[in-house]
Amino acid sequence: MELFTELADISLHQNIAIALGTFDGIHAGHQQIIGQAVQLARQSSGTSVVFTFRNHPLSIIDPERCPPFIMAEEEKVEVIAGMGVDILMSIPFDVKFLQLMPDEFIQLLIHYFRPAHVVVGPNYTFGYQGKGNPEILRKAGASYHFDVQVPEAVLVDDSLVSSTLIRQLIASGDVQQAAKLLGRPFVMAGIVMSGDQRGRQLGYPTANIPVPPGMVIPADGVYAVQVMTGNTWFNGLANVGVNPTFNGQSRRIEVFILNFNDDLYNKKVRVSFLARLRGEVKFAGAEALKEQIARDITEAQVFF
Ligand SMILES: Cc1cc2nc3c(=O)[nH]c(=O)nc-3n(C[C@H](O)[C@H](O)[C@H](O)COP(=O)(O)O)c2cc1C
Ligand SMILES: Nc1ncnc2c1ncn2[C@@H]1O[C@H](COP(=O)(O)OP(=O)(O)O)[C@@H](O)[C@H]1O
Repeated sequence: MELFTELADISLHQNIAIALGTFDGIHAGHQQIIGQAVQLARQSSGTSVVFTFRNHPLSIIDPERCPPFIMAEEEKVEVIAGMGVDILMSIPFDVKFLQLMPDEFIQLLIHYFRPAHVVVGPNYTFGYQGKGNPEILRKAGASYHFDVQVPEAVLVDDSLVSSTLIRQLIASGDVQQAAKLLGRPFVMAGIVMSGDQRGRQLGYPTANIPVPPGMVIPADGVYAVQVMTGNTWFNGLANVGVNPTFNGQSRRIEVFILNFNDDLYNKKVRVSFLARLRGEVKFAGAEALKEQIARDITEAQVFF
């Protein structure tokens, strides 16, 4: 997959099928839209393109209402590449975009991409104040010779799959349901930093990753997780919270990896959240916490 981080003219590619959207999380609905663009391009020996923004448009339009991200940019690029997309154009949404009228946005699409197919979700909006919609795109397509496909919204367990619902599920700790809507578990990645060096004394060393700013964070508590270091996935348990047993103040994300004993400081780890086991508790002391962690490990086994 070719990645562009600023607008580039690729209009000379043949039979471009382009998926448009913010695509935070690349959930089951987004997968259908992007998958359709990939399929349309393959059918015509053409080029599949995903055109998206690195920052949420609301971060410019109305920062107060800007939601936290479900997925970091690096993860997003990897997942989109894994779907067989030929070109990803992931560019900053800036004031210039904010001011584009719907027909100006369409002109931009034609100038840079000259698409044969455009695929968008049913609630896709574009242009100044989100005044553009799939119907307006369709009308433009009739004049400029591209067809517009709008796959139906995806339902999981009778709920409409949306980035908003997924953010709520993660923030409330229901990472299991979030994974169903995402089509894969929710992932957080980070570089391991040092903590209070207490974990090793408890018999449960925990690799700590910084709380990433602007990202959705699972509710405080203990989770069954999988942890990737190097190219290998390990089973483990994560604790999200402030370590009340030791009167901690700052929120941290820490993982104890099962059957593992290696130095992870300054290394990148990815934590994939499978299920929430319990909330974070203030124990009377280290012994009570250790006994509970032993029970957590037993309980987590059903999710591995
Ligand atoms: C599976 C697991 C469950 C945990 N549950 C709690 C908890 O309920 N309450 C709490 O105060 N700390 C909990 N912790 C966090 C420990 O307090 C923390 O790992 C320990 O203080 C080590 O911190 P350090 O990495 O800074 O050395 C848990 C840790 C793990 C691995
Ligand atoms: N099974 C394991 N799970 C997590 N970290 C481990 C494990 N084995 C060794 N480590 C190492 O130990 C460190 C955590 O030990 P800990 O005493 O909790 O220190 P800190 O407070 O600095 O996190 C990790 O950052 C990692 O480098």
